Amino acid sequence: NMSIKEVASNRSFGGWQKVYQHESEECKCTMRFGFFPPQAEIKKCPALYYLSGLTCTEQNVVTKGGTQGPAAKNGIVVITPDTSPRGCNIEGENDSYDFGSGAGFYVNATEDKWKTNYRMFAYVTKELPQVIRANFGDKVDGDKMSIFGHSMGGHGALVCALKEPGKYKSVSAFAPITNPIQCPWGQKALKGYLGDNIEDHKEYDSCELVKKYKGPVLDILIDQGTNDEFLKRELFPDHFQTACADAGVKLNLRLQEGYDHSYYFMSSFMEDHINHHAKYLNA
Ligand SMILES: N[C@@H](CCC(=O)N[C@@H](CS)C(=O)NCC(=O)O)C(=O)O
Repeated sequence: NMSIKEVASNRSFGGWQKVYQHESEECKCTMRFGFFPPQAEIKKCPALYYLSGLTCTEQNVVTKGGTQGPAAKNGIVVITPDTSPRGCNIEGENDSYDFGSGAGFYVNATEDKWKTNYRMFAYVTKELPQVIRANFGDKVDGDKMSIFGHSMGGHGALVCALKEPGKYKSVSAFAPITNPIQCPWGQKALKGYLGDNIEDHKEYDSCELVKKYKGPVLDILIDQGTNDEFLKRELFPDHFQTACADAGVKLNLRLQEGYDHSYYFMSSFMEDHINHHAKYLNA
């Protein structure tokens, strides 16, 4: 079932910030996503997926990310999925901010309790692009997509690009969780969704994945605020920098003086990121 329903529509920068909902096959629940086609199009636009961080829905980036202006300027459709399945009546799904609802970590869960619904990797990389293709064939060029995200979503974006070589033309991240197997957020989520085997966790760790990446050349942009309250405990951009250098993958890691982990930080550099993707999507 590829049908979608419009639940919000607001004029913005000459386009429309929309929100749609649909019944997801992968997540077995109703999922929402934001959708911003820059103009009432005369040509198909490339698509840029934005993955949000812990506790977010599609609303956080839609209202605070500042994607619309730069997306309109570059003629790019921005697609903003939710961060997890919701309302699945799984025991404990709403107990903590960093696991379950709002915290899908962009994995395909294998643990019994979660595996039926928590399939965010498949949802983001396969189902959502199919839904977009089926509903917006006239607006979106299904062959041109890129991905970026913030924190848990930065981890998600890097993992999607590294696990699916060639699917995305470019990848970038704001304050990504780069080495989840070594940080409290990541360890809790990967253990909870995937079980105890560390080898399974490595399949969703950018530092591990970049070591064995074999695909088209990647030019990764990461922005990281130096006053980010989670920098030293959860994010470890230095680990990813070392892993990229070892693997010969090009990384532009920019440390942004005094910025924190919030949307004040992301919105400040949103235009740079969208321009980065436009370079590849509009090539
Ligand atoms: N609320 C959590 C942190 C959650 C958090 O910082 N979430 C980030 C993503 S990792 C976010 O974007 N929050 C929503 C917002 O700022 O709009 C805490 O108290 O430690």
